[in-house]
Amino acid sequence: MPADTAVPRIHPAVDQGVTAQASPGFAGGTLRCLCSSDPVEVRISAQTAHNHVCGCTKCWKPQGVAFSQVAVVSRDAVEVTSNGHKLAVVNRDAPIQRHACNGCGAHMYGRIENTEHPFYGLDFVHTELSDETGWSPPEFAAFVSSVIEAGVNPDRMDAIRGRLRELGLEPYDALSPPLMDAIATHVAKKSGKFNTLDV
Ligand SMILES: N[C@@H](CCC(=O)N[C@@H](CS)C(=O)NCC(=O)O)C(=O)O
Ligand SMILES: [Zn+2]
Ligand SMILES: [Zn+2]
Repeated sequence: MPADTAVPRIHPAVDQGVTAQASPGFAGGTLRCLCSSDPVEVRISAQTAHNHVCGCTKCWKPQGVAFSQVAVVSRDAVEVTSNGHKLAVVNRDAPIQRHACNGCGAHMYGRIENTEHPFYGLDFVHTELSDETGWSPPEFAAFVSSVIEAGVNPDRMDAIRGRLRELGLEPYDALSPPLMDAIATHVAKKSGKFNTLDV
């Protein structure tokens, strides 16, 4: 258990500062799972968007940290290129179907199959599984309160939110406002209430 004053570990990709920068014209790379032999490989043929750290218990994360790093990319840009036979869906009932390697446990991509879902068409990927540099860097922190569900002492939350702010990753307990607005817009359009209330 870290001392209350210890700097919280967020994720290896950001713990030394968010130094990664998106390369102009970056057109993707290959994600490789952690197996030392016969790794699963997934080719991503586009830049990612909305990269963030996520504190929820569902997203795949390295050992010993409470946040994952996860971004989205068009599902058309995601192709399993090696050892796809090792992939299995973690939970078929979840909105995001996370295809995980049955050797090392890494989640290679998360796919939304429900065509009614606000984020249908986007896959969720962990670009730290790629050797390439130039991916979009994380921009905010999502589902921060959820780290308590994973076992973090609630007394650490001030330090965790403070550290996230120091790193430039504004903490939210759901998604960021633009993404929450996109979800609500989708819902309002479906219900017919979109832009009917002047305030
Ligand atoms: N408090 C919950 C939150 C889970 C959650 O809602 N995760 C978000 C962010 S990844 C989500 O969209 N989940 C959909 C899914 O897991 O399929 C937990 O930590 O398990
Ligand atoms: Zn693996
Ligand atoms: Zn998550």
